[in-house]
Amino acid sequence: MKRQLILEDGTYFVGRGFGADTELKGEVVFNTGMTGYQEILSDPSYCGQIVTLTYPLIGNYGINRDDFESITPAIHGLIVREVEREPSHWKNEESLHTFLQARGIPGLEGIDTRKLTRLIREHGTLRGRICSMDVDREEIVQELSNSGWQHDQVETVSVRDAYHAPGKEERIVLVDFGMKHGILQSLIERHCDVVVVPYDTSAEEILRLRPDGILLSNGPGNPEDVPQAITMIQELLGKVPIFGICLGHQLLALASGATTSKLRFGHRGSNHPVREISTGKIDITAQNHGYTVDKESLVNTRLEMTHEAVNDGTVEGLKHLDYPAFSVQYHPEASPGPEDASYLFDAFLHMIAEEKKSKEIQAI
Ligand SMILES: NC(=O)CC[C@H](N)C(=O)O
Repeated sequence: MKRQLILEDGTYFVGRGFGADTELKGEVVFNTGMTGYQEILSDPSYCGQIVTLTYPLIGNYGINRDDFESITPAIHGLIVREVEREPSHWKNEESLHTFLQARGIPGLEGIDTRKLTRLIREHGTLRGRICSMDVDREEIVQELSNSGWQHDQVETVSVRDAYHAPGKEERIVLVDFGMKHGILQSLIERHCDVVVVPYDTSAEEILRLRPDGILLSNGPGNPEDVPQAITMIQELLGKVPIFGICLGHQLLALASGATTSKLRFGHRGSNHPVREISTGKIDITAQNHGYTVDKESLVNTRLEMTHEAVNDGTVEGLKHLDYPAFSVQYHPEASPGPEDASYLFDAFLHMIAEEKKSKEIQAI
């Protein structure tokens, strides 16, 4: 069945529908990963976005039981060049088509995804709507250009009540701004005792959980949309070691006096090179972000830039000069993507151990 993508600048792409026969609008972004579509479509950081995958054939290995980054996907649509409806893989449970259909997410295939990606690169991300053929295009363009950006994504995807994933080692409070399960998994693999809490939990409530460390998760939208989290982080800085990932990194920066802004088309893919400034070492990283910490704003803070993006020089990692706290804009949990940066979870646990040691020495 024919279906189309209409963009706020009036451009439209006609292709074939798959997934749910429904209409949704969202910010149209692209991801350059060649595999990992299941993790991408279930990554809560894509809440409200329509994702174009630049790799031309998607769906070959189907959808399996294990690779979800959240149980309920929050994306508003998936656009591919060609979708495979008869997947083949030993873990395959169902096709991408039937999965999206059951989850109410529209798909669009058979369009020139290279053209769409170039358009986004030139213009910046655009609002768009996946819809049927019998709509008034003019009306949709009007509606899209009059609509602002969404501001409630974190609230939509964050957990409602705290829960406990027991472990024998350090107590980590994981603040869920739209957490990818890969982060929780990375802590569980290291035997951490994890309490996952909602995004608007106060510093006082977090301290009551007696954390050894606090992990600020990834999440959707503009970091400025969650001011209560900025206050919470300010109250925790210096009291408990903090590690921020992606949105968590941006929030740590805001809480420390830096500023953030929206990139033209963001970084989304599984092969983004990042340079560690102190050593010159390059990690190939998984990324998904539309906002960035402003490099120039760091001069007014006690933050040091530890990592930078090789492609465009933007800030990819920060360290606090006074308190045990660091953060990265990329995804050490990978899922999907290379695992070059997984050592950062160990660095977090090492920071916690050092902090405990120095507190013991102070107590003597
Ligand atoms: N993956 C993330 O945490 C993304 C952070 C933020 N929503 C951004 O787009 O920049």
